[in-house]
Amino acid sequence: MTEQHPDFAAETQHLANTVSEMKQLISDLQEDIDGRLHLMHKSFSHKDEISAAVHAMLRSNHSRRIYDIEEALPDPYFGRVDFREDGAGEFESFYIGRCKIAKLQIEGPRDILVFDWRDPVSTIFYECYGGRAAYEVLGRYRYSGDVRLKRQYKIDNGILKTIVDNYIMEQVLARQQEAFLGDPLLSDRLRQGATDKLKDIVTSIQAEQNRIIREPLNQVTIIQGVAGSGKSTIGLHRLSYLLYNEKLDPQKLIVIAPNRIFLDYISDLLPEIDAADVQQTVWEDLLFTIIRKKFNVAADRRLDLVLAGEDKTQIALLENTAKLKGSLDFLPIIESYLEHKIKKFCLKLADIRLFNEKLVIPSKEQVDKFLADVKAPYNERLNTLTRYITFRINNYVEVVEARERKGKSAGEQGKILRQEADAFLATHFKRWHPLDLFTAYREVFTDKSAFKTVRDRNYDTDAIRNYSLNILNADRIERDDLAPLAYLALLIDGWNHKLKFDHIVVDEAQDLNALEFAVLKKLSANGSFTIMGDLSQGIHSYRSISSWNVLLQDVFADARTQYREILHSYRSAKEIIDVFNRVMPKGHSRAIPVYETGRRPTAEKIISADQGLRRVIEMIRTFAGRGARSIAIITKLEKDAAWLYEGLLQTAAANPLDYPVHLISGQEACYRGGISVLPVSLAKGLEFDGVIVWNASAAEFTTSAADARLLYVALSRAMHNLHIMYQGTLTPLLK
Ligand SMILES: Nc1ncnc2c1ncn2[C@@H]1O[C@H](COP(=O)(O)OP(=O)(O)OP(=O)(O)O)[C@@H](O)[C@H]1O
Repeated sequence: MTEQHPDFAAETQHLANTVSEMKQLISDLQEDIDGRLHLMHKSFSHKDEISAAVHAMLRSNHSRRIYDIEEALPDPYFGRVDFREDGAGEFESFYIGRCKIAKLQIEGPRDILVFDWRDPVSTIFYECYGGRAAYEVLGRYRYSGDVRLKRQYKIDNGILKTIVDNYIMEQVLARQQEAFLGDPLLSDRLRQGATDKLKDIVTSIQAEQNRIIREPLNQVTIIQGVAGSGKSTIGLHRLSYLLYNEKLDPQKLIVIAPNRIFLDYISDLLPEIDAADVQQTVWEDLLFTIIRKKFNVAADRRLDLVLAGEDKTQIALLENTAKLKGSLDFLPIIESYLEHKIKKFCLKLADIRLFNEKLVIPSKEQVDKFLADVKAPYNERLNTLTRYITFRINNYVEVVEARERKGKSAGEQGKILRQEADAFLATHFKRWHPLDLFTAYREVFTDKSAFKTVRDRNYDTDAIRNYSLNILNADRIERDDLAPLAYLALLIDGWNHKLKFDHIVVDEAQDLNALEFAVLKKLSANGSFTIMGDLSQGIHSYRSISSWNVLLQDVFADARTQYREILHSYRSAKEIIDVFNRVMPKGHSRAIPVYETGRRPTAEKIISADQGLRRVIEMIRTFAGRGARSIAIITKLEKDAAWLYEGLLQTAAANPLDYPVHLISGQEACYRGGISVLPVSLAKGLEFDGVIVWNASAAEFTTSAADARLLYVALSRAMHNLHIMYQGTLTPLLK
């Protein structure tokens, strides 16, 4: 595995040759750049702008290549695979790295020194089973063959440190799914401590992940993956893959993340994998951009209320409201409201009779004009009709004026008509108010008849309408109102037409609802999505999807879809996975571990809040002593996190901790690492070297599905260290 590897000397030589060829390449490229400067000037002087532009473009491409090669010099590749295509005579070695390094003139595969991890051929490195592998080019051409060797390297500053041959272990994996992956470099990496931000995994992408990264562009790819299976990581690598292979504009790719801390958490990864310019946003910001307006979104205290479980009637109402506003059932309500509006407007249209009835615009003609473009938004139709009537009137007057100018008719008639026309135009449209989005949305709830569309669906529509009007009358909206508002905005004003995306990645997708996906679908230029989530982590289940079938069979029923599952969990050590598998909601697949630490999670009863606070501080020190750099203390509710944070600051005052403690309350825009105190709802997507669960008591975590999901999320944030505290008795979920 180290210097003793029989090929170590040969590989060291290969590395030296590669580095020297790379340096030669840099100098060839530099020479070409210099040469082209001269050619460029020459082309200009011959007024040959096209040639000049070609030279300029090549100069800039070369500069970019030099930059990439220089970046790759310390660590040009991380893998090699020896492959013989079926029917071909010899095995060929393909070296795989972070970027392609090819000679200036490519005449054959040997002129490619290193293949980019996103190149089609790299699939044989990531996916080879039992000595066989295959890869596809352009989704059409398939090449299969034998694999003799899969080798991984650790190269540091241009020096070969480690060689690991692991294709035999891949064969083991193929036969025995539950076995540890047996990839020593992967296990080494996973045992290392958490960094502050999510990292790239190009050196250790696993076969199941590779397949997802390389799914075709024009389809809806839905990934159900257990906690820590690499969904967020894969989604972002997929963007990098698509940018590289499909040559997309990064501005047309977007990642929708659950909250701003999470965006900050993934922010380092995108530049690392050449996807820095991809757009990233949270749901709320995206919606405000679509509708080009901002509203006051009321703080969402519902999760706390639902979890506290005290006011059952109120909870039922909230759940009912969220259910209706999150389902496709709400679309006909909005459409029905607008139909009423349109009908009412059309009924008001009367014949326009001007100039002694010489110009008549019948109401029917106006109605036809207004209804002509069924797809146009309401306010746009209003504008079209206004322009039409104005044109007809002005045109009539202008014809008369022109005749007068040409002497064909005499007198002041044109002037008189102009006065009548101006007076009419100045007042007539005053009653035609364009619809204001917020007012219209409020009116949806006052329009009782619009709700007839769901009368057979068991919603208490009167209660939902009253509840919503109370919020809207205070000039506020709730998160669940965003998608319906966006849909109404589409019907009233239309959306910003520039907002059409070539690919949309949705992370933590289990937290969105059907209506939110229906809105997203309208933002897609080509039905191209990667949707990643874990139904076991659906802690907002009262308002989000409960099954991927909602997407597969309803929202995206007319699209090409691909559903995939990942069961391996790469984040947490086996000992921790064994614990969170116990609270996995019934019927959901259990996570399969890929490495172990030999350190079992601990549970501890605390007898008072003060003693609990002291023990938290001791455990932080214990974890830090084991090398943990990021530690989270996770509570069930937001208010408990705030209380715990204050308590910790006071308790630690006498004997300060070595690291600063941060409270994560959902308002902050960046994730600072270190010690974080936070509620489960904000821990989603994040990971920590060590997790302390504050109070996993039977009273806090009942056997309800909602509590099980919450505990599952909390426990699965831990990579290597887990300590569970509880008051009274431990939750039966963990017994
Ligand atoms: N192939 C891999 N090689 C190395 N590390 C990996 C690999 N796959 C995933 N990981 C690591 O596993 C951890 C979990 O990944 P990630 O956060 O993307 O998972 P997730 O499925 O989105 O998790 P969750 O749903 O629980 O938030 C990260 O630290 C990531 O770097």
